[in-house]
Amino acid sequence: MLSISFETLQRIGLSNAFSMQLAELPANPDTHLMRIIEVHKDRLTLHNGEHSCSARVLPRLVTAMAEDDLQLAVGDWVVSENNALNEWWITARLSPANHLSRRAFDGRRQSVASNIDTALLVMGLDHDFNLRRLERYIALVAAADIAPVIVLTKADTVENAQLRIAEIIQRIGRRYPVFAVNALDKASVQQLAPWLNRGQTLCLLGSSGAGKSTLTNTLTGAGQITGGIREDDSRGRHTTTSRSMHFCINGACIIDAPGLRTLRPDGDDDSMHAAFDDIEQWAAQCQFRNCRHESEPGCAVREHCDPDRVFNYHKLLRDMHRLQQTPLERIAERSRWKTLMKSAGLRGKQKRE
Ligand SMILES: Nc1nc2c(ncn2[C@@H]2O[C@H](COP(=O)(O)OP(=O)(O)OP(=O)(O)O)[C@@H](O)[C@H]2O)c(=O)[nH]1
Ligand SMILES: [Zn+2]
Repeated sequence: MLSISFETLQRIGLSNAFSMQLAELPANPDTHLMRIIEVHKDRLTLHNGEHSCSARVLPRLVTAMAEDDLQLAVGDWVVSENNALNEWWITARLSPANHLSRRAFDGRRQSVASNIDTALLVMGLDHDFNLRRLERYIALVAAADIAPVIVLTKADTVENAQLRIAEIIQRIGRRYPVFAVNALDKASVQQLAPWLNRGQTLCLLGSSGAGKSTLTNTLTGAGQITGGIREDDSRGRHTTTSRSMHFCINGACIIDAPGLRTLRPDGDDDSMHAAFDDIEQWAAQCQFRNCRHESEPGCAVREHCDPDRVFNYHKLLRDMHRLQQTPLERIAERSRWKTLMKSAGLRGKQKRE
């Protein structure tokens, strides 16, 4: 077995969930277990609980992972080797306890983060507040089996924070904790303390400008951000451009993901059922077994659920099914639609004539 200091690595999130995999790693003095704390195009930053180093991935591992449509992500535990030139090479990846990914517009999977205990869904109480987007984020984390906590930032700038919390509860129920915070204020963010225990890993998700970096700064001690590249965007604001892990005063590890412009959850029907279990439960009580909750009589979903939530649920399901198609299936569907539209146009033309 690889020699490791569990105590040291526990500080950066190692848990007993990995003991079986660790037992199988061969003992080798040049081999080390580390956690990915930053991902860049051509290199990654690793941490061993005490120090960080820059590393590259062995091409063999890149190829093997690509074959399974996988990519390394911040939060992954990896085995790395230090060679005679003092270069660090990642040779293996431990199977993650969970892995958060999304889909690109063409259906390709994109890694966000691995081994997360809690996802903080960060949303500003300003113009950023958007319930459909929040549901999208919930679907994203449900697909990876990660527990969400909703954090509404900029509570100091509005008077209706409690009303907004009530709006969320009205729409999605009380299944997830919801907090309104001033992300700039240490005392205010201590509401999140139960999720910030030593060795816990959190991932911050939310749109650009929602306050993720501000929250990270406050939780890690102002100005102590260790990684994370920040650049000015076109509006002169600072914006996070790469994913990175930071260490919190309370001992938790925080992954600050850049604002996700396009958010297509990488899920399936099961994860959608988990994210929208209220709709699924009411659906079981609809008069018709195949009720689409549109205009059918005796529809329990329409009677009990927010109509916009039901709309969003159907939209997310459609998006998800489309992203699960292979490129060929997508082309075939598009041409089927084109033919349908063309013949509908023709029929309309014939009628008019
Ligand atoms: N008053 C107040 N301002 C906040 C709060 N949270 C964030 N801000 C401000 O909102 C702006 C954007 O915050 P950031 O933390 O950079 O947002 P971000 O989510 O990290 O954005 P990206 O890095 O682009 O993904 C900054 O000017 C913050 O100071 C808050 O709770 N109260
Ligand atoms: Zn129904």
